[in-house]
Amino acid sequence: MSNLKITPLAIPDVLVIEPKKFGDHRGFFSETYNARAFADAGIDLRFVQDNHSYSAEPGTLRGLHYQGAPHAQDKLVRVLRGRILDVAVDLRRSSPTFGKWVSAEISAEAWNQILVPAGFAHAILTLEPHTELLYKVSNYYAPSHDFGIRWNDPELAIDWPISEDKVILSDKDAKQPFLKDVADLFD
Ligand SMILES: Cc1cn([C@H]2C[C@H](O)[C@@H](COP(=O)(O)OP(=O)(O)O[C@H]3O[C@H](C)C(=O)[C@H](O)[C@H]3O)O2)c(=O)[nH]c1=O
Repeated sequence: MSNLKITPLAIPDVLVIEPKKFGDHRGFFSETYNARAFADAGIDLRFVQDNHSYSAEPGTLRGLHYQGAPHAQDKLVRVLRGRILDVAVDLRRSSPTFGKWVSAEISAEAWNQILVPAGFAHAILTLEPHTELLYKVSNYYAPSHDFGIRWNDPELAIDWPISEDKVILSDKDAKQPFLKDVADLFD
């Protein structure tokens, strides 16, 4: 009996994972990652780096980011505190869903995680103050291959629940290219 509940999204390579939480009078315990349990569930990945980000204000948007081959990263994202809308965009040229996106709400309360495979661009929008992410990646940070696409690219038409005048972006993310300007980069 697996302690993992796995739900594929509309692009089925993107998965929402809910590890079991063992509650008692003291609080709770949960195995938030177990390589064998994940492999038994078909998620056989080797993660090499943990990342942790903190965003003070709701409406903070980080992304759309991806690392180009051969440094592409699978990402296993969970929220230690707060709530996010997590968005993944299929950048696999050969995929029938190239340029399509899926999203899921990931939160400490829901105790869920999202697996965004290599080949996808990834972004998060915080929905509460003081939101903290902890996520595993399957390839090391490679600044020379750290690329992005504009969060509000009209070709992607991501249904963000925030307006351009309210979103909080890094200078880098405010100037990311549009998909049409980088599409030939993808294999
Ligand atoms: C990603 C990364 C960044 N950095 C350094 C580079 C910058 O000096 C600083 C902040 O980086 P950045 O503004 O890219 O951080 P985020 O905007 O949170 O980007 C992340 O957020 C979205 C949601 C993602 O999917 C990626 O994991 C990642 O791109 O950390 C590192 O030293 N190592 C790393 O692995």
